[in-house]
Order: sequence, then structure tokens, then C-alpha cells
Amino acid sequence: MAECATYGTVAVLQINNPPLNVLGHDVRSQLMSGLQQALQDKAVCSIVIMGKGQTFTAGADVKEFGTEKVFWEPTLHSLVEAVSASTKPVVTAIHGTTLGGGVALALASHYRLADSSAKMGLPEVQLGILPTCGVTQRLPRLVGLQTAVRMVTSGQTQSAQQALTAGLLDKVVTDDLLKKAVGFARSVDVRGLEARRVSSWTVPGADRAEDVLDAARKTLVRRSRGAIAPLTALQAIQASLLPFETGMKREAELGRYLWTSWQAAALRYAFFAERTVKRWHIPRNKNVNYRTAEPMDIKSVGVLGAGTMGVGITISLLQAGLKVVLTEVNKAQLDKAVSLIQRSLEGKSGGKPQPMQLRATTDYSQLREVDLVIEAVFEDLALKKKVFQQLDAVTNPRTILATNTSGLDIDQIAAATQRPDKVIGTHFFSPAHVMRLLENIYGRHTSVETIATAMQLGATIGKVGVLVGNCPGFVGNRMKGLNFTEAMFLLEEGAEPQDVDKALEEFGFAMGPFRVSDLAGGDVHWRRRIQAGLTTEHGPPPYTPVLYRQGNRYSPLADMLCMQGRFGQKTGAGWYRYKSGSRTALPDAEVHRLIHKHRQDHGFQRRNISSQEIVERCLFPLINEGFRILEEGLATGPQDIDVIFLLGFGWPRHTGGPMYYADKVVGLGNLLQSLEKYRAYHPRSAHWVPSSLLRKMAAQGTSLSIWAAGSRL
Ligand SMILES: CC(C)(COP(=O)(O)OP(=O)(O)OC[C@H]1O[C@@H](n2cnc3c(N)ncnc32)[C@H](O)[C@@H]1OP(=O)(O)O)[C@@H](O)C(=O)NCCC(=O)NCCSC(=O)/C=C/CCCCCCCCCCCCC(=O)O
Repeated sequence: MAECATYGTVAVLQINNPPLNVLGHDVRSQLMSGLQQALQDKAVCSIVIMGKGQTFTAGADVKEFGTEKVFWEPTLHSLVEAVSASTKPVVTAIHGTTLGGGVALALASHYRLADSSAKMGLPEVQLGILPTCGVTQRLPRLVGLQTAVRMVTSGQTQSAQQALTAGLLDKVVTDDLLKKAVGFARSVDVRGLEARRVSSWTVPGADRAEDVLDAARKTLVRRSRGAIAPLTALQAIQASLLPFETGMKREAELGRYLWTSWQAAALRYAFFAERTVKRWHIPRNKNVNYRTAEPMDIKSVGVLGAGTMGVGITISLLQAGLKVVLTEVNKAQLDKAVSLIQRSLEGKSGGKPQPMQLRATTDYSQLREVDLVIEAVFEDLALKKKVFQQLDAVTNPRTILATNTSGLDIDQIAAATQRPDKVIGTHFFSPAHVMRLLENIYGRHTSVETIATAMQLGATIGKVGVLVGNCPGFVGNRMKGLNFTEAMFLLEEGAEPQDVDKALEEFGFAMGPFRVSDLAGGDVHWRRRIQAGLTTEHGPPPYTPVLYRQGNRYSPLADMLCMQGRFGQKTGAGWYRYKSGSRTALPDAEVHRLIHKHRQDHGFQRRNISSQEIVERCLFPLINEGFRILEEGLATGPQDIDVIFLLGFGWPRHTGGPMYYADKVVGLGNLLQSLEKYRAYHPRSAHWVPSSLLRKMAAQGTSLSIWAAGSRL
């Protein structure tokens, strides 16, 4: 856990708790006793604290957070204070990615050394808590308010060089950190120790503090969208302007407030959910799971289609060091894509992709030898089936064929080939090189090897792969679609697009559904509705009631906009209007007139609709659908659904995701009651009928977390 050794007059305490040296209770205990021994040993003049293996330490053990263990002595706080109070100089030697509590230990030490490849960060606000243990008090004294605010409130990591420039490190070294740290520790003089205690320093630039803090507060109010940790952390940093002990008390007070908040619990859940989804199984056949599966080795990938998605996918693959054959029948489109890809990679790595790594071609037969193909052509079932037939003919029979469809039937696409076991959905989210989610969809015949390979590919390219079953829209779009459906009903009943967007943005989404629709392009879903027979390019299908389709209430408002060519930002008009070259959504009188006339034509009585009703009506049907998805065995567990929404649809992370939010914030009983209430008002919408799983769980008074713990392997 922690090993102690002496090198002449230097005692070295090395954390050894693989894989990430997290500071659980055992590690803390051993570090504390190592420190005490070193302090008592007359032969020891200085002390080095460092880590073995991958990293110095990834910080506190987050698995302890929900338990009492975090308060067992020595707590992290006691350990950090013991380091700070040491009567012999302590040098912390950092390597790997050092986070949270690791930075707290470094700040309390008297000297800080790092390997040149090290990174340092304070991700606590991402877990809904504060960097306590004196970090908010020592860091500003060391690096100034501005850098401290940036590090603490963003949670982003700094490179060793950046940390050195900021004053966080005393020295950056290359190679043999142990030897260099011991050499450094030998050179430091105990007589200078008092001056090295950061707690005795004052914050540099304190005269400009108000300006810095005001500017940070304004930015954070806008950015945090309801998350309380960043603004609370700012208050703790502000307290660093007070005497050290007073600031420490304030830090502890604010730390306790966040520690017990529901948002901290939700963010902790989100942290582990992202890691849990890699432990997938197929609910209807638990023998098919991550343990029994062996992925194929993927070295080269073909990408078919060089549109926006194809380009983003290609960038992700190249960045991970895979060979890519980008295929597109339209030469001009292909050339444009290659130049976009090169520009994007130059910006990131300072170098063009190696010519060997990216081959661009208009010739399908060049895909013959790749290990896996990702098809990213236009979202049209007939076209995809034709493309898969061609791919089946030209590629090696062992090649996996993946489709980037966002909701079409995987089984129908697979049926166009002679290798349905090697066909899978790999649904990337736009922009594909930025968004971290990869929704992987297995069909009826997809083999376990194919599933494992798609999941492995996700990890290789730095995405979080979530495995789901095949149904229209899969998990993400199937649930998300209901949110938009209700949003339009709200317009019919009296809300304006900006009212709906504002309510959901206040809930924590970066953008409400109408702004998202304008950004993505309303035509995408319009075409899908046309394909599904819900509408036509000229209005409702013949003999179809305007407000009722396929057994459910239907709003034609989005179709009406599309029929006018209002597809959103790209056409300068959608649910809002846009000035040329601008992305700012401006309310549009024409849209208001269209909605108003529609209300009059169909006898809707306009009424005031509260933000609460908007949020509930947009989110509760979506959550109810999540329960149906679990019931139908289309997702391994609620974590999978939550991760899809957190990483793919901008669901506010501090609420944990739709299923967590329903379970722990709304409460399943309350959710059921609300669904029943809205169902009574809106009997023609099947999405208000509560799922039987929800009913059962609400009746039993059980929770999704208990259900998930029992079902996950
Ligand atoms: C970048 C990483 C470090 C590594 O990434 P990667 O290599 O891809 O590995 P992963 O797959 O992510 O992780 C591998 C497994 O390790 C698990 N893991 C990772 N980090 C932790 C962790 N910190 N704790 C536990 N487990 C961890 C992960 O789940 C994987 O497990 P598995 O394979 O799935 O089983 C990456 O991992 C990463 O970014 N990790 C994040 C680490 C992090 O967030 N660190 C900061 C933790 S918070 C902290 O350190 C805070 C310290 C100060 C407060 C301490 C709390 C005290 C109680 C407060 C009481 C109230 C206040 C009172 C005030 C007072 O008195 O002071």
C-alpha cells in the first residue's frame, strides 16, 4: 500500500496501491506511520513522498465516499496537515496523472517536483465536492487567484510545464524521478523550512481580487447551469484572502455543505456509471457478456461516406493510431473531407496524418482488406441495405460491417448480407470526433465476438461504448423523440418555443429542444417521419386527421415549418430566425403567427404553462420510456441509459441522468403519480401510460439502484 525506504539521509515513502494509487484508508494509515517514523529517525533529514506504477495518485478513493471509511483516522485532511506541519522538509515527487488529494498532499509539502510528462488536476467539482484539505487556501497563495479559480472550477488538468510556469511546481525533471527526488531532497536545508510553508504566505495580486472573483462568478453562473459545486468552490477560494486558519474553517464549512448535497451523490453515480457500462451483458442471455467475449484485433478501419459523420469518425480513428480507408463515391466531397480531416489533425497534433494511416478513395474495392467498416452514408434504409450488399461482396468475409445509423433496423440491414453475425450498429454522436458516446447496437444475429469488438473499438478511440438492443431509434433517439413530441404539444396549448427552451435550459440542458432542432436541422427528423408514414412532403397522408396519427396525438407543427423550407440554422430560419452567419436564435414573429393560426384552426385554448409543467411534460415521458426499455431488456441497466443521455444528449450531469434523477430526486412513486395525472389530461398519448416495471417498483417501494445491483454481472 505504501512502502518506506531510506537513501542515506532521505526517507522515501512510496504509495503502491495499483492501478491508480488512490488514497484509501490503508494507504493513508501507512503513509502516516511512514511519516511519523521518518520524523522520529534521527538519521533522516528530509522526506520524499511519491508513487509507484502508473501515477503518483489519482486522489481520494471515491469508492469510500458513500461510506464512513472516509472519516476514519487518519483522514486525508489529517494526513495533509501532518505533512504540512512536518519538522523535516517534505518533497513530493509527481508523475502520471495526479488528481485531487494528490495535489492536496503536494501543496502541503515544502517542495514539489514532477516528471516532465506528469499532469495535475483538481476534478473535485466534477464529483460535486470541493478540493478541501487546504487546497482552496494554499493554491491561490502559490499560483494567484486567477489560476487557482481556473484549476478549481474547471477541473481541467495542467501539464507539468504549465504547473511549473504557474508556480505550482518547483522543478520539472526527466527520467529517474526517484533518483532526482532523492538528490533534490538531499540538497534542501531544514533552516529554510518555515518560509516554505505556503500557509504563511499571502495571496499575490490580492488588490485585484474583486475584479477576478466578479468575472469568474459571472462566467460560472452562466456555465454551471444549476450545478452548485463550482460557485461554492469559488466562495472557498475567496476565503483565501482571509487569514489562513479562518479560510480553512470556511473551506471546511463549504466542503461539508457540498459533501452532503444530492448533486454530489448524483455526480459520483455518473462517474461510476461511465465505468460500469463496460461491464455489459445481454439481459435476455446473460451468458453473452463482457467476460465471455473475445474481441477481434482491429488495426485498419474502412469508413464509407465522407459527410460530416464520416469525417468525424475518421478523425477519431486516426487520432487513436488506426489505419483508415475513407471511401466516398463523390470525388469532390472526398477531397473536401480529406482537407477537413488534415486541418483538424494539424490543429491537434501539429502534424499531418501519416500518408500510410489515411487512404482516401472512390473505389469500394479498396475496403477489401480492412478489419472493420463503418458505414456513414445518408440515413435511408434502402440505401443502407444496398451499400451493405456491396460491402458484403467486396470485403473479406472476416470483416465486421458496422452501420452508423441513428435509428434504423439493424436486422434489416444485416439481412442484406451473408454475414449477419458480423453486422452491428455503431452510433456516433455529432461531432463524432468530440462527443464521447458510442451507442453500440446488436441485432438478432450479431455474434458475441462482433459485440466485443465494437465495445473494444470504442475504448480504443477514447469513447464510452454503451451496448443496447435493436429497436426504432435505439435507446437514445427512442427516448429523446418523446421529449420533442411533448414540446410541440406544449406549443399547441399555449407555450412559445423560447418558453420551452428556457425551462429546459434552467433545468440544466445546454440548449432546449427547439434550439437543438435548429442546430441539428429539422429536415433530418422530417425525413424520418416521412419514411415512417407519419407525414408526407405535402402535409398529412391522405384521409389522416391532422392531430392524430398511428393511434396517437400528433402535432404537425414541425412538418409545417419544414414544408416552408425552415430547416433551422443552415437555412437561416427554423423555430427561430438567424442573422446571416450568426448562431444566435432570435424569436420569429412568423413562427408565432403560424403557431397562433394552428391553435385557432384546431380549437386549442391558449393557457399559461408553468416551467414545472414544461419540464415534467418534456422529461417524464422520456423517463417512462427508459423503464420500458429496461423492461424489454434492451439495455444492460439504468446506468447505460443514463450514460447515453449524459454523454450524447447534454443531460445535466449534476442530476445523474434521467433514470437516476427519477429514482433519487423525483422518486418513483411521485413519477408514477405525475404520469397518471398527465395521462388523465392527455389520454390520446400512449407515452403517458406508465410502464409496468415502474408500476411494480413503485408498488414495492424499491429503487432502480437496488434493481440494477441485482441484475448487473
Ligand atoms: C485519469 C484517471 C486517473 C485514469 O484513467 P484510466 O486509466 O482511463 O482509468 P479508469 O478506467 O478511469 O480507472 C480505472 C479504475 O480505477 C477506478 N478509479 C479511478 N479513479 C478512482 C478514484 N479516485 N477512486 C476510486 N476508484 C477510482 C475506476 O473506477 C476504474 O475502476 P474499474 O476498473 O471500473 O473497477 C481516471 O481514472 C480519472 O480521471 N479518475 C478520477 C479521479 C478523481 O476524480 N480523483 C479525485 C478524487 S476526489 C479527491 O481526491 C478529493 C480530495 C479531498 C476531499 C476528500 C474527501 C474528504 C471528506 C470530506 C468531508 C467533508 C468536508 C470536510 C472538510 C474538511 O474537514 O476538510
